[in-house]
Amino acid sequence: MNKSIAIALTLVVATVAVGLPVWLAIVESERQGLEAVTERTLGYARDVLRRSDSTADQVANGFARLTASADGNPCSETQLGMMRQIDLSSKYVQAIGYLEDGRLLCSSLGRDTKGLLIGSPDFMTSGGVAVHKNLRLPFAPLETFIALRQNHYVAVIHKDLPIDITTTEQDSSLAIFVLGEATPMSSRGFVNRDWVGRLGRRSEATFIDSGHVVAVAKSTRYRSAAVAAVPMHHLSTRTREVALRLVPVGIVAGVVLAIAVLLLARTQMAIPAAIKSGLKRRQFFLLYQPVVDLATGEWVGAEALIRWRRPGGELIMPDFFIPLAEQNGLIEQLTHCVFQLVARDAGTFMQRHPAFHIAINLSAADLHSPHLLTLLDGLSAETGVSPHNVLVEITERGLVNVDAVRQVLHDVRAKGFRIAIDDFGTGYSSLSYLEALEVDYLKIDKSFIDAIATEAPTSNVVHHIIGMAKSLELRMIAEGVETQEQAHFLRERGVEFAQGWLFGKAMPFTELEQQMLGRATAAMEEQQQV
Ligand SMILES: Nc1nc2c(ncn2[C@@H]2O[C@H](COP(=O)(O)O[C@H]3[C@@H](O)[C@H](n4cnc5c(=O)[nH]c(N)nc54)O[C@@H]3COP(=O)(O)O)[C@@H](O)[C@H]2O)c(=O)[nH]1
Repeated sequence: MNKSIAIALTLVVATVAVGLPVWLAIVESERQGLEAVTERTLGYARDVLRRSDSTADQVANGFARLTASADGNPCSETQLGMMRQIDLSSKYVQAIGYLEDGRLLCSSLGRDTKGLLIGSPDFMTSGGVAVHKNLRLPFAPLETFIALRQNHYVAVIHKDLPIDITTTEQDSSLAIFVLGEATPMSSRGFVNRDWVGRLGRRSEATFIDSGHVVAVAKSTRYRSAAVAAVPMHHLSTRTREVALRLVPVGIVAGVVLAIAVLLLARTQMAIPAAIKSGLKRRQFFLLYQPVVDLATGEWVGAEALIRWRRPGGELIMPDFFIPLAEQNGLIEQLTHCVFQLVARDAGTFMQRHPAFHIAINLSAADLHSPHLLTLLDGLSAETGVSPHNVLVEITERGLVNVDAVRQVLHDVRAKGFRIAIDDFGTGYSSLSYLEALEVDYLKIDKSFIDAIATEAPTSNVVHHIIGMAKSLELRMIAEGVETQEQAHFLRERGVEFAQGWLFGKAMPFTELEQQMLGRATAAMEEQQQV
């Protein structure tokens, strides 16, 4: 990738890394702000409903007590005493009395109210209670009351009593409705008469309408509903409060993320230059992992695995730098280095052990390199090693373009070198696909070996791979064998070769040589004893 494009991309990613957490913090602040205001508005509606229900309870209870103790004279001393007691003991009822022809005959307020005209009601509830919504009393000319009348009894309550609750927002609206009535019994602030209708069959509803967060709550015992509404501008106050908490967290998270992105990008951009310098300064070296004949246990070959020792002593594994070398057009130089190292490490040994092979990993780009055949020829010419003893490993990913690769593989094999398909089963190879290519070995990927004799869904795949290899008359090398059970399973099913920690980890070539010598000596001694 072009360096300036990489820098531009990195900056874009870093900007997103800062912007995204901040944006998320703002969205979350708004969500929390709305949630808090909605919850509070619903709380107001519930408070109003609770007061309204309690008032209705006290009125009903007062009427029931007076009816039960009626003695033929509705204004007897006993009845008046009862009225005063109901008045004093109930929190919400201001007065209770007895009516005849719409006029008070007597009440808990005393004799002065005798003859007071209550008038005709505004409406009747379905429970048979007559409601006067705007009653004026001569001794409190500035106040408005509600009168509730049943049979001859009447209870008076202050009009604002059900909505007399404390709210944080001075401009919030409150109302109590009798269901079916268009106008509220009592209200304060702006109230839309359609809001109650939005309850539907629900007992509570919250929504945004006419610039307000609205909550409606319906009584479960009376045919009434309370409404509370808080103007939307309180939302921004609340959102600001939450944002003040969250946005700094978002900024810190964003900056940390951006720094991480920039550091990563710097490392990624610096690595190709470091690989080039590492190649110059000979920082790359090879370890060799033995390949074992499963039938005899003999070490018949080894796979060359590259390592990178940085100047500080840090060991870097190929999983990290090979993909970066591939992306940055450096893989051919690395492969060239591998061939040189193999020649230096193993050349003499292989001349002495003509049956021993060395496997070299190739990347997809190597297959399309015009230098590949020269490299291979150079290796055998320089070391005197027969091409037959060199195995090139190609991953399935390297075979994407079959037509382009077919000729290369043909040419490599024509020179006597052998070919293995690496990590088999992890890519997209099919039987027909493999039939079209000239290869000698299939390397069964470690993931399928791990699944042997387990409950893993892939535990059966190894059977199919073995079947496929046999039908194509390919020899098999199992990768990553770690247990005797896996080795036994593979041997029983005719897999010829294996690699893995069970037999030996990747090691310097000198160590591999010594171990082979030790094994040969031990085998000879054993034979002599027989
Ligand atoms: N193009 C090139 N690719 C290369 C080269 N050298 C290595 N590689 C590729 O890098 C990948 C990782 O390799 P490495 O970290 O060396 O790991 C190898 C073994 O150490 C590991 N292994 C082997 N046996 C076991 C085991 O029993 N258990 C276990 N946990 N790991 C084990 O497997 C890796 C060998 O893989 P493979 O090549 O598929 O046989 C890896 O993909 C290498 O191919 C290079 O020079 N060029």
